[in-house]
Amino acid sequence: MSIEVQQLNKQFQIHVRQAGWTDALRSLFKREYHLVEAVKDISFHIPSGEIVGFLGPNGAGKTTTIKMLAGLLHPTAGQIQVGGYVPFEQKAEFKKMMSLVMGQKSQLIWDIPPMETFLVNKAIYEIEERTFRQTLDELVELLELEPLLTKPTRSLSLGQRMKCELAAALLHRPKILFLDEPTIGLDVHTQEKVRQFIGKYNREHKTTILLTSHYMGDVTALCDRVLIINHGKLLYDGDLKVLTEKLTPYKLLELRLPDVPNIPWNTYGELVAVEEGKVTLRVPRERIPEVSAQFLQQFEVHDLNIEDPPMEEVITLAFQEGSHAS
Ligand SMILES: Nc1ncnc2c1ncn2[C@@H]1O[C@H](COP(=O)(O)OP(=O)(O)OP(=O)(O)O)[C@@H](O)[C@H]1O
Repeated sequence: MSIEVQQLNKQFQIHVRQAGWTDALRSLFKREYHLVEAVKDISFHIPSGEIVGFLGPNGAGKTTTIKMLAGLLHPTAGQIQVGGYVPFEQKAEFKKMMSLVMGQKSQLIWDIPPMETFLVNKAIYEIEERTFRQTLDELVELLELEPLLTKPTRSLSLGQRMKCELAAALLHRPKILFLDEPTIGLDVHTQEKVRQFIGKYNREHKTTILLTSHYMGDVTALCDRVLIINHGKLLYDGDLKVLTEKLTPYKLLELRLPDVPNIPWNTYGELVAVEEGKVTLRVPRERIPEVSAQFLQQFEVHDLNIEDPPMEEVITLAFQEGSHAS
């Protein structure tokens, strides 16, 4: 089941409130509006089974786009087809084949245990008893939910709740999944678990997934392809590795030596830091083999590490307006 988006736009009209009371009174009669262009002319295609990262700074338009894809918001202009359906028509079949998980919103019912919400979803999505039991067993095992099922939702930790949210969203076996910040606020260990679960679920069920996350670890672990949006416009649609190479044409080379010699390090690359027993250099990608060979020949090297720059750096560069990312 694929996702097709063409020249999608969303504008919000916001009533401008006046500060002074005379202005406020006047605005009762003559309302003034301010137009927010949250999404501007974006187009992309996600084929069946692909998992794509959707990145952008705060207020870039990610949630607005996802809400339109899930049928919660009506686009101002443009076309969307999700699994062959037009989302805002809200057909029952459409709702049965997709799911939306928002890290900051809960679909679990607060005062009752997750199991009860799962049963509510079973009724809403008309899931057959046998299929329900099978899917539930699988999700309980994958997400280690057994001890959580009968506790009241409000007593669960954020991470435990998030795992139950994922289960609730997947019980009807959606073919398309929208995940908006599914790991937000989780500790590193739970983040990693949720991330692994999403990857496994995608591989095993060939679910098409669009994922937003502020954690670059989620994106690098799960997505080969990313969409980058800023100020409502799509800046980049493509391979994450290609983007990294384009925006950061260097790698970080870390050298561990018993004694750091006092030599002009800048002839090998841009010196980032010299610490006790350690030198870090930014070296142009094409010079990496030659520079590493020279170090290994000339010095008593204890360890030599070559890494791509941190993903945060790549993404910050990509977000910058006028970036050459597209
Ligand atoms: N219901 C609304 N009414 C008015 N403006 C809105 C509404 N929803 C979103 N916006 C505006 O649209 C723009 C895009 O917001 P959106 O929530 O889509 O960004 P985002 O990329 O998801 O950001 P974040 O990473 O902070 O969640 C912002 O300027 C926001 O203030």
